[in-house]
Amino acid sequence: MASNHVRNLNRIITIHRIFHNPLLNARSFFSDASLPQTHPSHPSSLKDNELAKFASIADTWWDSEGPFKPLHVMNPTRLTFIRSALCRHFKKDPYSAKPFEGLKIVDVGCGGGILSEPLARLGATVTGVDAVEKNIKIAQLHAGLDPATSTIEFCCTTAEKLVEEGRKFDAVMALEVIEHVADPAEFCKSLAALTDPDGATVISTINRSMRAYATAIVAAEYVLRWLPKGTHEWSSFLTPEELVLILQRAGINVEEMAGFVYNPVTGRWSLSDDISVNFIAFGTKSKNT
Ligand SMILES: C[S@@+](CC[C@H](N)C(=O)[O-])C[C@H]1O[C@@H](n2cnc3c(N)ncnc32)[C@H](O)[C@@H]1O
Ligand SMILES: [Mg+2]
Repeated sequence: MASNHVRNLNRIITIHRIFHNPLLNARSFFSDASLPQTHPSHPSSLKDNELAKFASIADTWWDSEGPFKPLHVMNPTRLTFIRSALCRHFKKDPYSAKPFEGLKIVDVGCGGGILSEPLARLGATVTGVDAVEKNIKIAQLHAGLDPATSTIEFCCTTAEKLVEEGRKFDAVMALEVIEHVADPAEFCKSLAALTDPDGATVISTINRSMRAYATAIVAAEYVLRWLPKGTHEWSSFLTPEELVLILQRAGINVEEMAGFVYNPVTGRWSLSDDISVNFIAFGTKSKNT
């Protein structure tokens, strides 16, 4: 575990070296053409065609065999990473029943609340936001079934609107969302603005690698049919290096990163050093922002 942490930190340090190497112009490495363009006059994170995809399958959020099965199956692994990273950062006991007690967490792009609910069960005061109204209705309905989750504040809104409202959180989560937004760099700025100066930001997404094309798109959408065809566009994925850089520019330093790998024999996901397909990053606010 500790050696994994050191390896992950070494990888981050390598990434930082790449971007701070004067021989490598970060702009050419991370070319503007590789990311959706910014709209400075109206920096909305919304991408209508992406929202339409989620709206069309909103009633299947809690069908554990439906299109969101991969998120349900991945959830315990994501929570293992989040639990250990947040407990370390906020000096909480990871072995207590409610380690997140006292923490205010926002789950941006919460969908039906697959992540919001366990965060609340771990003791956090959770706000879940999503741009799709139907998702929020499903999330409210489902969370309302259990007193431990019925206190979650669900709201149909965006990260940028929460920023306008002056909201701040100890931890900001955006899992499997950044590949669906209009402008990842602007989105990260909003996530950073929502993060308390002593807080943490956690983002998971899919790497823009050939392996991800083969597994997350061809296998998951066309062969195994886990996800509806067209769920993901390869060109919207970010590499870990790009994510680290846009977070850095937004004032968040990535301190830890891990991959999620799928074992087809057991049907389970686990944490790994392999960030070539699915990966998660934990960052904290830069002290000079
Ligand atoms: C793949 S789902 C992830 C759901 C949840 N975060 C999870 O991992 O279990 C992506 C979600 O992001 C939402 N979404 C997409 N763009 C958004 C935006 N700009 N602002 C807020 N939510 C957005 C979609 O409606 C969808 O519910
Ligand atoms: Mg996705």
